[in-house]
Amino acid sequence: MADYNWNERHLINFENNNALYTNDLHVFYGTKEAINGIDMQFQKNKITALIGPSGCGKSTYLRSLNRMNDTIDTARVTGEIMYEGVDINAKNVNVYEVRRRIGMVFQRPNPFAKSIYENIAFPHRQAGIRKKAELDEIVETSLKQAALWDQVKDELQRSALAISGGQAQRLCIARALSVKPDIILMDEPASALDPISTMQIEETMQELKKDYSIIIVTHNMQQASRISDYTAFFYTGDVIEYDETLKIFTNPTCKSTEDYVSGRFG
Ligand SMILES: Nc1ncnc2c1ncn2[C@@H]1O[C@H](COP(=O)(O)OP(=O)(O)OP(=O)(O)O)[C@@H](O)[C@H]1O
Repeated sequence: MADYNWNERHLINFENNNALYTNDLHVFYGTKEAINGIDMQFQKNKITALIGPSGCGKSTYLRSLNRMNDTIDTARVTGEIMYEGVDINAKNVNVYEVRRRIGMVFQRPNPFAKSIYENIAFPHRQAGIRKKAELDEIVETSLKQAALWDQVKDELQRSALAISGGQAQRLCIARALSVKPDIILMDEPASALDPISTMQIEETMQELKKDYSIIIVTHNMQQASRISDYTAFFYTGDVIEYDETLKIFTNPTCKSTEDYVSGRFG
C-alpha cells in the first residue's frame, strides 16, 4: 500500500437540513476501539453511502445510529447522536421509539416465518391495532412503497420464507417502512441478491428518498456511485473523506480515497 497520510481529513459540513448527526462518536468492543470519535452529519431526503475496506467500522457506526449496538454485550458507545434536538445515545431515551423512527434493513433478508401479510401486520397487531381494514391498509401501503405490492397482492397468505431473496428483502423494507420511520439504515441490503433484484432495490431506494433519509453501507463502489448523493470513506474507525458522491468518485481530495474508490487497495 502507498504511504498515505492517514491524519488527512476532508469532511463536508451541513448547516441545515440534517436528519441526524453524531458528535465525537466512539464505539468500543471491550477495550478495543472500533470507532474513534466520528463527527458526521446526514442530510434529509438524501442517500448517504458509507464505504471502506472490511473491518473499518462501517457497520459498527451504522448500528450505533439506532442503538442496535446496545444488543451487543461488549459494545459501549460514547458521544452524541443528535436526532430532532435529542441525544438518542442518552440513557433515558426510549430505545424502541428510536428504532421506530430510525429503521434498519440488514444484509440478509430476515422475514418472520409467517405469511407475507403477517410479516407486516403482526407487529402492528401486537401494538394494539385490531381492525382488519386498518391492518390491510398498513400492509398495502408499505408493500406499495417497497415496490412489492403488484407482485404479491394475490398471494398475501403465502409464506414469506417461500419468496425470492429479492422479494424477501423488499418485504423487510416494507416492514421497516410500515412503522413510519424518518430514517432508514441499510447494511449492505443488496449484497446477498442477484443483479436484477439489486437493481430493483436501488430503484426502490431512489423512490424512498423522497420521503426518507437513507444511510447505506455498501462494498459495491458502482452501487455507491449510482445511488448515493453523499459518500463517506471510512478507514480504521475514522472517516477520512466525506463529500458529494460525484466528487468522491471523480475528484477526491485525499489520495487514499482516490486509490480506494479506484480499487487500488482494500
Ligand atoms: N460484536 C463484535 N465484537 C467484537 N468486535 C467486533 C464486533 N463487531 C465488529 N467488531 C470489530 O470491530 C471492527 C469494525 O467492524 P465492522 O463490522 O463495523 O466493520 P465493517 O467496516 O462494517 O466491516 P465489513 O465491511 O467487513 O462488514 C472490526 O475490527 C471488527 O472485528
